[in-house]
Amino acid sequence: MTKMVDLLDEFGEATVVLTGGTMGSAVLSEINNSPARDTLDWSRVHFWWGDERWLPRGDAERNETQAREALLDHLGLDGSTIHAFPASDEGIDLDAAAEVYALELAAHAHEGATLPRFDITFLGVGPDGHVASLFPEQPGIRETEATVIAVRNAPKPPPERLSLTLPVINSSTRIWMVLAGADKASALGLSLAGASINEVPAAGVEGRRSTLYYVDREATAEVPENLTATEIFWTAADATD
Ligand SMILES: O=C(O)[C@H](O)[C@@H](O)[C@H](O)[C@H](O)COP(=O)(O)O
Repeated sequence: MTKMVDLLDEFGEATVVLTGGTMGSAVLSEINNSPARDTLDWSRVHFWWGDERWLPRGDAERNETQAREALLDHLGLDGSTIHAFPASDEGIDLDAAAEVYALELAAHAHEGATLPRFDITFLGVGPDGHVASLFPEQPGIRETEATVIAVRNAPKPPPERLSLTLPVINSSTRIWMVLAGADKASALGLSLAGASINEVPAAGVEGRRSTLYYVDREATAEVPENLTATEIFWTAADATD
C-alpha cells in the first residue's frame, strides 16, 4: 500500500496484476482489513489478472470472484478499472477469450508500448512451481509471441484456463511472489537454484526492476545455502523497493 501511494503520487495512476490462489486472496483480504485501506484513491488503480479459470462469470472458483470478495467489491469502484478475463458463459470459446484479453491489454498500452505498464504483479506459486497458469512441461511456459494463451489440461483444476505469458509477466516493473507453507519449499528452492523454466516456471520470473519473494519460514526450507545475490524478505516490512 505504501508503494501504491508512491506510484499514485508519481504517475497519477497505478496498474496491478493480481494472482489467483489462496495467497493472492490473503493479500487482498489483508489490504481490505487494513485501517489504511481508505487512505488510497483506489479509483486510480487498474486491476488485471495473471490468469483466470475458464468458468462462468461469478463462479466462486474464478480468480475474479475471489478478488472481488476479498477486496475489489469493497472499494466502491465503478468497474472501468477492473480488467477481468472473459468468462465461459459469455458466448465465446477459450481461444477467442484469449484473443479478447490480448486486445484489452493492447488497448490499454502505455505510451509507445504494446502493453500497459504493470507497476506491481503478484504471483502465487504452485507446489509444482507453476505461476499464473503456466505449468511445468506444458507449451505455455515457452510461448513468447502471444501475450495471452488458452490453457488446456491444466494439472490444477479447472483444466481450462487463460494466462498471461512469461514475457508479459516479466514486463512488470516489480513482481511480488507470494508463497507460504512447506509444500512450496521445493518449488522455491529449485527456482532460486536455477532450475529450467520448463521444469519450474517460477524460475523464469524476473521483474524489470525487482522480483521479491514474500514467504514464510516453512517455504524457505530448501533455499540453497549459498544464495548471496537474492534476498529473502521475511515480511513486507523488511522489503524496500
Ligand atoms: O488460478 C490459480 O490457481 C492461480 O493463479 C495459481 O497460479 C495460484 O497462484 C497458485 O496455484 C498458488 O496457489 P496458492 O497460493 O493457493 O498455493
